[in-house]
Amino acid sequence: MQVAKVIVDVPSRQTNIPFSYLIPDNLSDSVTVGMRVQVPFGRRKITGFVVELSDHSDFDGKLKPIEALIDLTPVINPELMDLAVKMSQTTYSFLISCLQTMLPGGMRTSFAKRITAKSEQVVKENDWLFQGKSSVEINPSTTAESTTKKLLDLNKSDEIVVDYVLKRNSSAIEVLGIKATMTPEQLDKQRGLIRANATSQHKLLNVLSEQNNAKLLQSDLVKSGISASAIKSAIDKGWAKQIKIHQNRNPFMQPVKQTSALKLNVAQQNAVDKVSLSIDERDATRFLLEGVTGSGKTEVYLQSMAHALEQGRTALMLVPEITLTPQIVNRIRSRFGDQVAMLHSAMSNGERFDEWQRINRGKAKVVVGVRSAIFAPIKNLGVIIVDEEHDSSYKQSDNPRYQTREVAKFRADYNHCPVVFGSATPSLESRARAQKGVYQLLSLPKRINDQVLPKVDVVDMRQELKNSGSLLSAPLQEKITEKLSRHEQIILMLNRRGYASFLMCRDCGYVPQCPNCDISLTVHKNSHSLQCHYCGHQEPIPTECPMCHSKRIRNFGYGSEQLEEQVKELFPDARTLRMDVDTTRKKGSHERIIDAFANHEADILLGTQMIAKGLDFPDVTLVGVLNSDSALQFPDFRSSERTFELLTQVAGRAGRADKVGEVVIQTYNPNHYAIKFAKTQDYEGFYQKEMGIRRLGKYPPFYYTIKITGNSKNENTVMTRMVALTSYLKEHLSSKAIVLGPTPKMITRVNNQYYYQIIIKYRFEDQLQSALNRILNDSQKLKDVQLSIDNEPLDFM
Ligand SMILES: Nc1ncnc2c1ncn2[C@@H]1O[C@H](COP(=O)(O)OP(=O)(O)OP(=O)(O)O)[C@@H](O)[C@H]1O
Ligand SMILES: [Zn+2]
Ligand SMILES: [Zn+2]
Repeated sequence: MQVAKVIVDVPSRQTNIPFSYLIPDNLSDSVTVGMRVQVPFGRRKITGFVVELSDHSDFDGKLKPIEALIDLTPVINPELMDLAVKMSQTTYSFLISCLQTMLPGGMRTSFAKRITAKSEQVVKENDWLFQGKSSVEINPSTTAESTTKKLLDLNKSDEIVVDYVLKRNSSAIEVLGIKATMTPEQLDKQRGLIRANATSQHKLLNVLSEQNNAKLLQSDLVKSGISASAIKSAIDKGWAKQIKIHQNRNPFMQPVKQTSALKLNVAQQNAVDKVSLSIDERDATRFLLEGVTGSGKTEVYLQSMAHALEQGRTALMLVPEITLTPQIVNRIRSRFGDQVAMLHSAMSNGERFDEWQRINRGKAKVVVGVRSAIFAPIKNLGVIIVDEEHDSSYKQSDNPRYQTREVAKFRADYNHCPVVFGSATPSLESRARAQKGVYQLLSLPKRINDQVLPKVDVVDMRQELKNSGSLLSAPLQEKITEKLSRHEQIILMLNRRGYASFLMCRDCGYVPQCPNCDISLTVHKNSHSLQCHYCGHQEPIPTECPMCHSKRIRNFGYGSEQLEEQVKELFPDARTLRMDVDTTRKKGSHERIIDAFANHEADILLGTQMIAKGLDFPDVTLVGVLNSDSALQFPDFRSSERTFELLTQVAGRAGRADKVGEVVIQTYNPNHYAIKFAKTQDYEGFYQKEMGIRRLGKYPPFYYTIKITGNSKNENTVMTRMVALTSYLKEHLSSKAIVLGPTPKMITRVNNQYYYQIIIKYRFEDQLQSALNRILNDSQKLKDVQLSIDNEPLDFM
């Protein structure tokens, strides 16, 4: 008897264990661990992952057989299978969620496969399948076993290529185009029928007759100076017809120039040598590369990765969400060319899927991507790089709540390769490990060519406010004027964390609230509405106050849009570019803004956090931060760290090449230590001070932490339950563990659900994991309160 143990796609506690299914005889040597199958479950048919093969089952009843094989080769390799199991334990999430997380988006839902024959011969020999065509689509859940068997054989003997077909919307990019419907002669006759000065139409006629059989991209035509209305009239007049063109997806916007390795300075060389040695010796060493902004960390990554490739191994590099991808990715591609695969949040499902397949087939030697790229099925890793390792996007906020840095360590151990965590402002957790010798510290203390760090001025806005009331303080305005006169560039950043523009009545102080949540509504100018960012509630912007009927109900707070308006008023001759969520919604707009600024199409780039990190513009000599402390008042033990980190990173954008940079930080808290250390860009000083505070408060990295969140429609239910959980935990954990709560969450009610939390701080608790698992099991049975557990949460809010 051949049995497959399957984790079915039903996320629940009861189904978080493998179920046994019989493998039909003719598939017996084809089913492998890591393939997806379709199985009967109750009265339904569902999918699942094969996690184990066995020759017997502990199940007494009659086993049901697997109904269909979804994959012909495993989609989860043995390394990722081990990782999924480990991850589900450490993040308290279901194994099925972990397995699903590892696959690229589109693949979770689509099953259709495209089978392409590798030669004419194969087509001829397998007429039952191809029927004369070179490529056919099949649906595995309705494919007979015998067919699957034949396909498996063809695949094994390398006669076919199997692709997954994604749903229409994500599969290929479809763009508008036209194709001539008249012959060149007929088109020539049309010339006489149009006005001589209709240049666009004449041009189009030329193109149509010259490229009579071609599919012409509408966007190309427009670029060559043919108007959209000319294209429309061509269709109306019957010269051409509208068609849809499938474009090959290309995740890289532009071709890049090849670059070669730079000559390293001493500190860089030392870092590359240490990492290379560790690659050669197959040590899973963890390095912390602490290098000030502009010290050339990226070059260290590139040469370490190059070393891994020279040794016949591969490299994986992670970068934070969208913010710094385009520039860095281009630097990597210009070094490694087509060997690079990219997994990026701005790519469509289809694009990410294509790249995933390339990686899975071993076609890519270097993978660059954001958080989820840590699950890329790349084999034989020689080095893993985690750039800007302090970045909060490395922690996933939904289930499974994994920390990418920890997953990276797992993969490093599995592959016997080093990990390099790099940052100008390392997380306290990583820096403390380096201090203890758990990580090996590599430092780049100076900027390239000994360029000085920018000079930082702190402007006390409490004084400024009395003077003018403008967003831009007098000293900042002066500096902007000076830099503009010298044709140098300027970056202005607005810290959006905890900052949104809301409506307030100037007479009675009324602020419109969400009816479903305990939060004020945010003003969205574009759609003329008030919106709740938690539940999506929308309503029109009122013209008078519903409480006191005053007409003086106005915007409070400001966004980058208002900032841009003010800048334009103050500096009417300056050209500005704005980068924030509103201007980067369209695909590729992020790159376009960055390119435009790099090409000096603007003098001032202004925007939110997006512009703070990783960008490298040589001519920027002034950075201004408008509201540096808006994150400081957050009731979050990491708010000082976040503020220091953001200010240091954004300051680091100034003066990176041969010109000295200047920075102006506007603040209402000029005496706060996070601001003071940011002024001198003194990471080590900040680290010492902050560690003292964390030690006193028993916070990470001195303590590990767990956050348990419960929610229910009924506030009493969740409160009572959380009180009971607190006592349970206190009983089952050692007296050294600290159990805090339950407390209502900062925003207690969201979408009419009430949220309460418990925080556990601990150092060594061997009963913790089992206690938490018991809590989860019980709650699934009781069904009154929804529980979730966050291991090492980013905040306690
Ligand atoms: N050895 C070198 N010789 C000459 N130029 C170099 C060298 N190393 C790096 N550079 C250049 O110095 C600039 C800054 O380097 P890079 O962007 O890698 O710094 P970084 O430490 O990653 O910065 P940040 O953390 O601020 O993003 C880049 O333009 C890079 O091309
Ligand atoms: Zn009012
Ligand atoms: Zn709401």
